[in-house]
Order: sequence, then C-alpha cells, then structure tokens
Amino acid sequence: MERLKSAVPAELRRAAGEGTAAGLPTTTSRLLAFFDSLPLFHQVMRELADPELALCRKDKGRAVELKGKGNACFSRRDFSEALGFYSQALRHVPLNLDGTDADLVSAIYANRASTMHKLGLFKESLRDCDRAIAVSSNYSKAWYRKGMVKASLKNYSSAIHDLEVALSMEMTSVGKSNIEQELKLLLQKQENVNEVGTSDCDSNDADLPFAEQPQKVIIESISTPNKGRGMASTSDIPPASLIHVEDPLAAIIMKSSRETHCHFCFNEAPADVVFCPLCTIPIYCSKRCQKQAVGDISCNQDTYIEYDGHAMSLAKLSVTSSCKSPSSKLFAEHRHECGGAHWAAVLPADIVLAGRMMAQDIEKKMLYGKNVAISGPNLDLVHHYDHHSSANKLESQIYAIVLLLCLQNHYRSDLSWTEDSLSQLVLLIFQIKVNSIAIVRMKSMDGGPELTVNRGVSAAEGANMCSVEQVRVAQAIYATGSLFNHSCRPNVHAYFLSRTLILRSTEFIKSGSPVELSYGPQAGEMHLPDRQKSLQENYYFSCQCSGCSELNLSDLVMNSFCCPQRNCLGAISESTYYRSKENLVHVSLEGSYICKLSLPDVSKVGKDMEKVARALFGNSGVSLNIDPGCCMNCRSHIDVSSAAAKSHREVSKINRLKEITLLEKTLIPEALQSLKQVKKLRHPYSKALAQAEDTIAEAFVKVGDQEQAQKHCEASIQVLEKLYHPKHITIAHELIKLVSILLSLGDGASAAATFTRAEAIFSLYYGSHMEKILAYLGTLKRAVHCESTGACCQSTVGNDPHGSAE
Ligand SMILES: C[S@@+](CC[C@H](N)C(=O)[O-])C[C@H]1O[C@@H](n2cnc3c(N)ncnc32)[C@H](O)[C@@H]1O
Repeated sequence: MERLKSAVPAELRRAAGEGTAAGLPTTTSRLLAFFDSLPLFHQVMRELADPELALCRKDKGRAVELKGKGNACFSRRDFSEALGFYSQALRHVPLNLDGTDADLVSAIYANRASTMHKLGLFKESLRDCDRAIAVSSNYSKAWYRKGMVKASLKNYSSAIHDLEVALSMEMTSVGKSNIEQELKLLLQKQENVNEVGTSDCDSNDADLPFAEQPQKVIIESISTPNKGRGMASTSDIPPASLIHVEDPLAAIIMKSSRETHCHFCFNEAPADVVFCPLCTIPIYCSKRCQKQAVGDISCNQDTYIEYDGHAMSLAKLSVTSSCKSPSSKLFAEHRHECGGAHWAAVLPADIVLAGRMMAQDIEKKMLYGKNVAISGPNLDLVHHYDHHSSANKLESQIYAIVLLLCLQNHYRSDLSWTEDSLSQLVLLIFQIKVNSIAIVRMKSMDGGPELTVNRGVSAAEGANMCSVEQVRVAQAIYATGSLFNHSCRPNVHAYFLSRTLILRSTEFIKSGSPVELSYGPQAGEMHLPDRQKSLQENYYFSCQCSGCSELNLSDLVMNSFCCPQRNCLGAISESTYYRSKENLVHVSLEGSYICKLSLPDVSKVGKDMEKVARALFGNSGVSLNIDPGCCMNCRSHIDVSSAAAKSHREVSKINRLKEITLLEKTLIPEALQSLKQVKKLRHPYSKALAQAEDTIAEAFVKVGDQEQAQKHCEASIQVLEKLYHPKHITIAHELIKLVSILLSLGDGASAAATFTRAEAIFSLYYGSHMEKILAYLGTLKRAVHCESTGACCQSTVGNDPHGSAE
C-alpha cells in the first residue's frame, strides 16, 4: 500500500488528505481516475486478486509433502510435531467437489486422529474420525481408529460396532487379522467392565447455552450535552443485572490471534482445527463455525474470477451474488474473501471488516432482487472524519478504492455504483474506527490453577499464581452496543460469549443515569493523562466522563512520589495542578494542558483515602496550586525527574524476575533491595508499588516460598484497594492469586474466605456466566472446598481418568 500512497501526486495527496467529509465524492473520484491510469495500481490489484499469485491458494503437492513429514514424526513417536504437520497438510489440501482428493483428505484426518489418540486427545480424535468418514464413508482405517478411541474411553459396545464396520470394509488380509485380534480383546473386556459411554464427540459444535434473559427495556438512547448520543436507564437497575445482549453486524479476528483462535466464534482453537475449504487463511474450531463463516460450499463453485486490469474499466464496478438461496438466513462472512485471492489476508483487519459489511449489504439487496447502487450498510454511527490526520484520510481513501475493486472481483453483475459509493465506503471505514468493539478473552499467563491445585498443600518450586490477562482476539461492530459511551468509571461491564456482546451493570444505577462502559482505559488502572491520550489516539475524542471531569484521588496518587518529610502522606506529582478562579483544577503535564477538573467531595472517599485527601487538600477545603516536585500537603520539594529515573531503574530490576522462567532464589534478595528503594521514592498508594509487590509475590510462588508470597500479595492488594473501589474486578483477580497461595500453605479457612470475596465481585461482573468466562474458577472452588472442609480431594485436572492412550 505504501507503493500506491507514494505514487499519488503531491497536489492530489493534499486534496485527499486535507478535505472534509463533504468533499469526499470529489477527492475519491479524482483518486480513482488517477489509479485507473496507473499501471502500478493494476499490478497491485492483480497481486491481491489473482489466484495464481495468491499465497493462500490450496496446493495438493504441499499437502502431500506435509503429510509425509507428519508420518515421519509419527513413526519416531514425535506426536506433537506430527499433529502440527497433519494440521498444516489439512490446511493446504484441496477439496475437490468431484471427490478426486477425497482419499488424501480422509487419510490426513485419520492420521491426525491417530496422533491425537496417542496424545490422549480422545474427543478431538473422535471428531477427526467422523470427518474422515464423512469424506470417505467406507474408509476402514477411520472406522478402526474410531473404535479404538472409544475403547480407550471404555465404551466397548460402540467400539465393537465400529471395529465390525472396519472389518467389513478392510481389503487386506493383514488388516483383517489385526482388527479381528482387537475385536477379540474388546469382547473380553466388555464382559468384565462396566461401560462408561461416550459423550457426543461433536460437543465442539454445540450451541451456546444462554439461559439468562435481559430484563425488559431498561435503557434508552438519549442525547447528551458533550458526548453525542448515549444510553441512560429508564428505571432503577440493580447491580449485576443483564442489561443488553447482542450479536455483531460483522466481526473479524485480529491478526495476532489468527493461528490461535477460531475465526468465527473467536474461542481458543482446539487441536483438531478445521480449515476453510477454499483457501488457507482461516481456521475454525468446528465444522459448524466453518459452515457459518464460509457458507454452503456447493454455492461457491464459481467464485474463481481472475482480475483483468486491462479489460476492466474502473468506472464500471459490478457485483454478482454467489449464492442466491433466499432461505440462507445467515450471511457467510468469509465467502466473498475466498476463491484464491488473498486480499483479505493482506489488508488491515478494519478494512476487511468494512468489506464484510459491504458484502453483507450487497447480498441482502441481491437476495431481494433489488438492483440498486452500492451504497454500503448506511449505519447511523459517528465517524469524526474531519478530525482525522491527513495521512489517515488519504490511506483510507486508497483502501476504499482497493476494497471496492476486490469486492467487484468477487461479485460480477450489473449492480451499479455512483460517486457516492466510494465516499460512503470511506466513511464506513471511519465509523468502524470509532465504533468497533474489541472482543476479548481471558488468558491464563502461567498455566492457571491446575498446576497449583495438583501440587496441593506443599506447593513446590515452579508453582503458579493464577495470573490472567485479557487479550483482544477480534474486532466487531454492534448496532446498539456502539451507542454506549465510554466512562473511565464505568457502571456497566462488557464481556463476550462467542461473538455475542453482553453488558451487565456492576453497581446500582439510578433511573435516568447514564449507562456507560469502558472502552479500555479506567481510573485506578491508568493515569489521567494516559487515559486521555489513549482515548484520543484510539477513539478520537477527548474524554468528558465523570472520572475525567472531577479531581480523582487515585489519579493524584497513582503515579506520585512520597513526601521527604516523615509522617506526611502528601503526594508529589509530575503534573501541574492549578486551581483557577472558577474553582476548577487545571491539569498539565510537562507544560501541555491535559484537562479541567471539578473538586471532589472528600467526605465520600474511603477512610484511608480520606486521610490522604485531607493531607493533600488540607482541612480548610481544597488549596491545590501544585507544581511538579512539590508536596501537595506540606509543599516540601524533591527533584522529581531524578526520583522518576531512580524509581524506573529499581522497578526494571524487579521486573527482571518476570522474564526468568526457572527462577533462582538468589535473584530475590536483589529485588527486595529494589523494593525497599521503590518504597522510599513512591507514594504508599502508588501503582508502581502495587505492581512491584505483585511481581515479587509471583517470584516467591515460583521458588516455593508461599509465606513470603502471601505477604507481598496482600501488600499489593492493600494498595489496589486504595486506587479502585473495593468491588472492582481488578481486586477480584488479585484475590484469586492470594487464594492459590493460601491453598499452597494449606490454610483452607482463609482460602475459602478470600475465594468467597472474589466470587462475590466476579458475580457482579459476569453473573451466571462467571465460570464460563473464568474457566479456572470451578477447579479452584473445588480445591478450596476440599482444603477447607478437609474432604479428600483427588484433582482430576491433568490426570486422565481413563489411563493413557492405546
Ligand atoms: C461508540 S460512539 C458512542 C455513541 C456516540 N456518542 C454517538 O452519538 O453515536 C463513540 C463516540 O462517542 C463519543 N463519546 C463516547 N464517550 C465519550 C466520553 N466519555 N467523552 C466524550 N465523548 C465521548 C465520542 O465522540 C466517541 O467517538
């Protein structure tokens, strides 16, 4: 894309970059005319759309080669490697609808099934057997493997049935006699053992249980003075109420999660991933997700259309539908990206997402036979086009032209377009930038509670602390979800089941109050200037939420230094706080204005924070006129840049503990020295201190000193309780770490009490979906119960109850 950008003449670049939304039809038409005459542009389009040049086309030779590598690994019993090669072979294998490649496809599925059987992945193995059988129903090896996996699961009668089917299909005498021997053994076992029964192996394809229903309309769209439209409650909303559930208009996986998460439901991909039948880009967790994303493959046979730059006039864009069945309710969002072209793999995710929305609109219109101009989905969402940088504007116009031509490459009919079509597409791209929501998943950073729980009471070196982090896996656009404004002190929590957005109130919301979620930044987690910067850069607005319009104690202390005077709790900041005549506090950092804040009601803060607040503001109201390096209470001075540099150095030394997997005990004393220094420099309620204590707690867990780990974990929680309200989810995550430490110490009673506290907070945020989102909670709850009641607890995690694979 850089090549195209630099080819645009300076004058046109200026016009495209500096124009407003109203001038878009003119600038996009001029850009289009310029590209039409540019051979480089036609070359780029050919590279994006020509199946011969595409990196993502199916390749039988490559599939055979990868299968061979898998076989070699399998022979030397390197099953993990073999699994990887077989999956790659399945990614590349062509799926010819005439069946010429059927044997190859079913053989790779069967080989991957055998490999997963060896690795103890029984459910996954059974699913691959079924996939092999679906392609070649009389494939003896797949029936045999299916039977053997069921035998490992002690489901003997079903296993015997499958082996009998395999026997009836086996052509070789050696093969027949092998199966007969296994059958004999199974018949004996069946007589001696009670059957266990096999659960449905296609459970991966099961639908989401979604029992809870949102309450009746309790929110409405309102107009706000400084945030545009927003949502407000129409009645009192109790905490933990489910207030909104919505599926996206369109969604797309982030590039960083392409190999680890299903491209349709965005859940973590299992070992037996399936691939797009037409290209090598997406992976899916099940055939069900594959079908929803790609559609009915038989509809897709004629999607290979070559781009012909010479024959095609850019002035005549046209589309055609590849599947005209009026009964197909669900839009197959990957289908138009397939067929040999690889633009979907190359263009940025938000552009591909815009393509999905355009394609959906085009197909909807075609389904109902409307022969109208390409107009895009016509969303009633804000875009802020005029406030974007000229680089952003030019780039998006180029992407819009490329995208429209890629779409045309797929749909070839007489659907017309006007000058407005391109400018609408540009605005759609900007609507996506402002309104799309990141779909996140919780990821265990250290293997979760399993290891800790399995190690039991005397947790030894290398144990874990149940650290989790949120990872962005996809980006989606929701019609109503996009109308919720942001607050750095949100009263609603957003989470996702599959790709469904769920919103839940985390506190009591009075009738008529704004209902706001956090787009990411939150008070207590991020400092005010960082929050403002992040929202400006990512969402293009200057935050006017309650957390950014009232002087916030956590903002005053979280990045501050401590006063050099003994017993003074006053904080020293790097920012300037200047109280103006109108009684507002103006905040600036390094000379740059950040925002204006009103004054807080000190009596409403927690007890410990009140002490700090009184120290900061004095007893006679607020007296804030503070320079960097000046104590907000007693006006003592420190050299704040040297304190910041020293603190940074010591924190970096502590953070080295995180980088080492197998920690040596000798590294910890040095870190403890650094912690002492950080405590001398930073305010006792600063975020840096909380993080340092947490890192050291984690190091003590790793070396097996749980008592020290407990001390530092509790110290970290104490600081966080000052920065957040006591029922904030961050506190719950920290409490869970403490639970795993207390369990290792064998302190069941404290673990149970701490777990109950964490669970109460989580249920505010996740309600009945708590254990679905935080999968480790169930394991931990059982362990806590066992430890606190003294009941014998045999953890099943990591211990396969059915023994090893055959
Ligand atoms: C996803 S939209 C929310 C709905 C939007 N207010 C509307 O009228 O359609 C995001 C935009 O809303 C506005 N907005 C949301 N939260 C805000 C806040 N805390 N302060 C200022 N503007 C906000 C900004 O213009 C932002 O780009």
